[in-house]
Amino acid sequence: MRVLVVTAVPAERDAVTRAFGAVSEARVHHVPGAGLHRAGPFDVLAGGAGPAAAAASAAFALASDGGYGLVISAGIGGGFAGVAPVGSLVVADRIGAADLGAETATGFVPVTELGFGRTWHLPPRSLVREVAAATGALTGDILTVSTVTGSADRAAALLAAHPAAAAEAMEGFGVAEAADRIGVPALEIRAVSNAVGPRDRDAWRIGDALAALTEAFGKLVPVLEGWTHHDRHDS
Ligand SMILES: O=C(O)c1cccc(C(=O)CC[C@H]2O[C@@H](n3cnc4c(=O)[nH]cnc43)[C@H](O)[C@@H]2O)c1
Repeated sequence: MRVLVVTAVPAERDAVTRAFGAVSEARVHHVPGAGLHRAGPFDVLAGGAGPAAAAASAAFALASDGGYGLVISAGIGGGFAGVAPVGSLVVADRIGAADLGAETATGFVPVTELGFGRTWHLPPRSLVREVAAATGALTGDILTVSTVTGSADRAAALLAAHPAAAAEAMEGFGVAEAADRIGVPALEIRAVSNAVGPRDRDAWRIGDALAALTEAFGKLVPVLEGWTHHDRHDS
């Protein structure tokens, strides 16, 4: 099974491909708007930051190659305190658009309550379980946000609205939207580089998180090879 992996930036893409050694130019396949770096069963794409860039990049790659059996949104992310510490790995039980909705006099209302759109994508449960077991990742909701949380108040508001949130990042929901349109399942895997809360960029442990991502992808191949057709319909 070939797997499309979508990261935000090249450093995250290279952390994934590093699990399989360096990628030579001959292993880069160009599709409109991006280069796919081929490593093991993965085609890895740095699609840009934020849900719109991620959705556009994933959609182009998926439309260029009908052979993908799975799409993974991967990279670093923020972890909610007490749930996902810096250095941990999170696999999404659910991939959610945390701020897709309307602000009203009584608070935030998700688009689904306004009568349109969707706010969650559900990765196949069996695969989430197996990936978590193989990599030592914890599982929980991963929120997609367009603005990195920078205050304790905003972190608390997100947790109040989404009590099962483990982590936040900026691309997962966009990747999952593209995957859903073409009927391919999606996963999200985040290595936690920082705590969700008051902004302290100097405290971000990006190197450690990228190393955790490399280690995790090195462990994924047997899991994906063993993922059966039956399991693929277990969502
Ligand atoms: O500066 C670097 O060397 C560097 C290396 C790798 C990645 C980065 C990024 O800044 C990646 C941006 C990407 O990270 C996600 N992210 C990380 N922490 C958070 C967070 O607390 N809240 C939301 N998103 C987060 C996000 O997906 C960004 O697109 C830099």
